[in-house]
Amino acid sequence: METEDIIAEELQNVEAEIQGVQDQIKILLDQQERLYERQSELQALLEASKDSAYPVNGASNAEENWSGIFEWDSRANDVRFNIFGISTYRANQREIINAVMSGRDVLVIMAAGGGKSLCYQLPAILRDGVALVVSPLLSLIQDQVMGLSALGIPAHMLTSTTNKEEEKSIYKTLEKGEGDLKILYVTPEKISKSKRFMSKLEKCHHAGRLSLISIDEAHCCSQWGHDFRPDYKSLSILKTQFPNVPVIALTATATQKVQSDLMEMLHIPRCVKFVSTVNRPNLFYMVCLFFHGFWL
Ligand SMILES: Nc1ncnc2c1ncn2[C@@H]1O[C@H](COP(=O)(O)OP(=O)(O)OP(=O)(O)O)[C@@H](O)[C@H]1O
Repeated sequence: METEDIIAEELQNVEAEIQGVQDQIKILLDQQERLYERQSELQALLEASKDSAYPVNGASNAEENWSGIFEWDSRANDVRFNIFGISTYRANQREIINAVMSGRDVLVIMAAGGGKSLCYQLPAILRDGVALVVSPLLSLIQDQVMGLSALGIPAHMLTSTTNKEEEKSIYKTLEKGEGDLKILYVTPEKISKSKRFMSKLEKCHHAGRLSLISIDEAHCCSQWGHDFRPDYKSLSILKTQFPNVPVIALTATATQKVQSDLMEMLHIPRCVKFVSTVNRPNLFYMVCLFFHGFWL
């Protein structure tokens, strides 16, 4: 047999093996999602039976109650008030934070300016380790990192503008857990193009220090969305590689089709979905008639 044929044959075998592994991962991910769902049901049941709010018998259909009492409530209130300076939660924020803190994957659809950032930044502070935030725009990332740093929260970014010294220090923190880093912002290109970064992230995860993954502007995953970014496609690797790390995907706009598309792409088929109203009473349209120099 020619050398070329031998290589081609081995390549075929390796590809078949990779496919086999991917199939197994998918089966395990599905199983994990089912277990998380049952875990949340059981936690809710336990809370309910402790409070005697409703009988355990027949409560197997109990809905997930994300506005209930959770063990991190007082720590969350403390961080919200004393670090972010926010006196009360807006609609759905507390529930979203509770779902993320419970280890669930979450999809958030909330109007622009509605307060999506707090939904991942607060759990990022409460959970041990480093939270990874994927965001599409350098300017957005810079604003967020500046804002968080001003609040005294150790946030950094790894982008084309990060200098070598800082990059080295971030990699060291990811790899060895040394240094102060709670929230790390990257562009999707970092995930798709930097093997070095992915290897450091893998080490961070392996040491149990990857606390959560946040995908901002998640509609960019879907080619049915208005702002499709091909590099967002590569984010599918995150759930495959870090299956036990909760993913929170956030967007201001997503049709049903875009939602199911991004859930499939990010491998979060059983995520908890929160949709906040896009009604903003302070914004309105007015149509006026201008006639012979006068507004009517
Ligand atoms: N519960 C709250 N109470 C008061 N202000 C809040 C609350 N939550 C968030 N904010 C403030 O609302 C503003 C908008 O929040 P944020 O930037 O998170 O919105 P967003 O949903 O991410 O918007 P966009 O889609 O435009 O990125 C920020 O100034 C933030 O500090």
